[in-house]
Amino acid sequence: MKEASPGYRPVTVFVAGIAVIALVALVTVAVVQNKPLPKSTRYRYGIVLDAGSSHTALYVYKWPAEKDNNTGRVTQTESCPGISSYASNPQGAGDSLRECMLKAAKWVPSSRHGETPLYLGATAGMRLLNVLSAVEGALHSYPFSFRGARILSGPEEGSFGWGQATTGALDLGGASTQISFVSAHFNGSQSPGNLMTFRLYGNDYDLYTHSFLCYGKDQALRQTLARQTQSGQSSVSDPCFHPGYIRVREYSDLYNTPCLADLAPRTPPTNFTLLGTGNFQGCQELIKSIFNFTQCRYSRCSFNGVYQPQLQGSFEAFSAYNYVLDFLNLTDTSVSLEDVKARLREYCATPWSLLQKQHPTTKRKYLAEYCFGGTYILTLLTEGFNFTADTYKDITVVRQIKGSDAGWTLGYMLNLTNMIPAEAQDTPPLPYAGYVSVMVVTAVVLALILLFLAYRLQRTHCSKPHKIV
Ligand SMILES: O=P(O)(O)OP(=O)(O)OP(=O)(O)OC[C@H]1O[C@@H](n2cnc3c(O)ncnc32)[C@H](O)[C@@H]1O
Ligand SMILES: [Ca+2]
Repeated sequence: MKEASPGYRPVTVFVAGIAVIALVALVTVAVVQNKPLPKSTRYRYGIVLDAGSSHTALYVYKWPAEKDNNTGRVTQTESCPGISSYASNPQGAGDSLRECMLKAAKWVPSSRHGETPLYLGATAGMRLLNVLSAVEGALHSYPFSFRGARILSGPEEGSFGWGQATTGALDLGGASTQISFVSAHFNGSQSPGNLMTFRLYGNDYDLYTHSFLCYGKDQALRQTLARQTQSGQSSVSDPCFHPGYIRVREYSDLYNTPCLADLAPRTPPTNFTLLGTGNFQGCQELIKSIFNFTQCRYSRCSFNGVYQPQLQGSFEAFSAYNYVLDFLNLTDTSVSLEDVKARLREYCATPWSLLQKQHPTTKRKYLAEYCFGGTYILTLLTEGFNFTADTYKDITVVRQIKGSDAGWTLGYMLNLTNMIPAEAQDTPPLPYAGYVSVMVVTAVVLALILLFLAYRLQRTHCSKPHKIV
């Protein structure tokens, strides 16, 4: 049998001792350290109020406290009263948000209230200025960290709605519409007002963005009605409404918007009667008349003399693109431009009485306007933004982007809280489960070494030749 070398035993004992200490230290660290935070402090929250021209919505975002990056996920949304309708009663606008804000206070744990940022962003800048200051006063009275109410600029509205580097964004609101995309043919030199530069995850992006005020769905509809009532007509046959649709409208109500300033007839009657004729082609012609395609001082334009580089990449379309195309069953990616036209031709011609029977629960105002909405979307995309039958395939209609409701609110909050990472992220820290697994494996290996050493020690001890006296 092999003799143990003379220095072997002390070395073995030393290694075994170190292994025992390491094992104890490992187990202690694994048990005591790196525990997930207690539930109440595990997440951070942020609240954004989106005060649009047709609605106000509240978004509560939530993200892991350890990771202040762009992982914010919308957790709750609430439709609040539209503050833009409070132009003549600004005080009422602040009060109207009370119920919404109390809900937010319930959703965010009270221990987090004080540090939760609260922002209000208003879009389209219409009739809102006096309302905003009253709302600011009211929002200060809640326990959150209120960071101000302000009107977003057009480029902000467009670019914060843009979420993925390779995908453009199309937003159709009530008052305005935005188009944003990264284009290799655009560096801002032609039209600096359309350029937003971003540094994201270590990459620089030159984003083309434009917001067309008065070309949201509601204001575009008003523009078409203005085209038909400029001589103070008392009745209008409108191809964008269904056959059999009749509605009496007030002139003062229609022209009460900055978008139609100076267009109102001098001495109109009080009302006009809107009679639907349900003609898709006529509707499209009428809609085309609100765009100006004649002047362009750049190499290429969308409409109204606005520069637009060549379209590039895929697009995500949300807001009214989603509401309208979803109702018309046109959101499937297999739907072609020809399918859209065929569907609108048939849908716009459907008698109003039949349509109401087919959709008894749909809000009447919405139901009456899907023919206009669909035709407007088609015209805006093809005639306005220059999508073709081929590039139309690049548009996906979405409600959500990366798990959050599509829109500008998340980008706005992340930007204002400096949470948009400019540089590439480091490798993420080990999650708790992974950390424990590594600890366990290391401890088992150490224990095996220890056992092996003990065994060797024993063997060495037993095999030592006994002195024969
Ligand atoms: O951005 P701005 O222009 O200020 O407008 P907004 O933010 O208030 O506009 P929305 O995206 O909320 O809505 C866009 C349009 O879609 C309409 N809309 C909202 N919900 C709808 C639904 O379920 N069906 C049909 N239309 C809808 C709404 O009336 C507007 O005309
Ligand atoms: Ca909007």
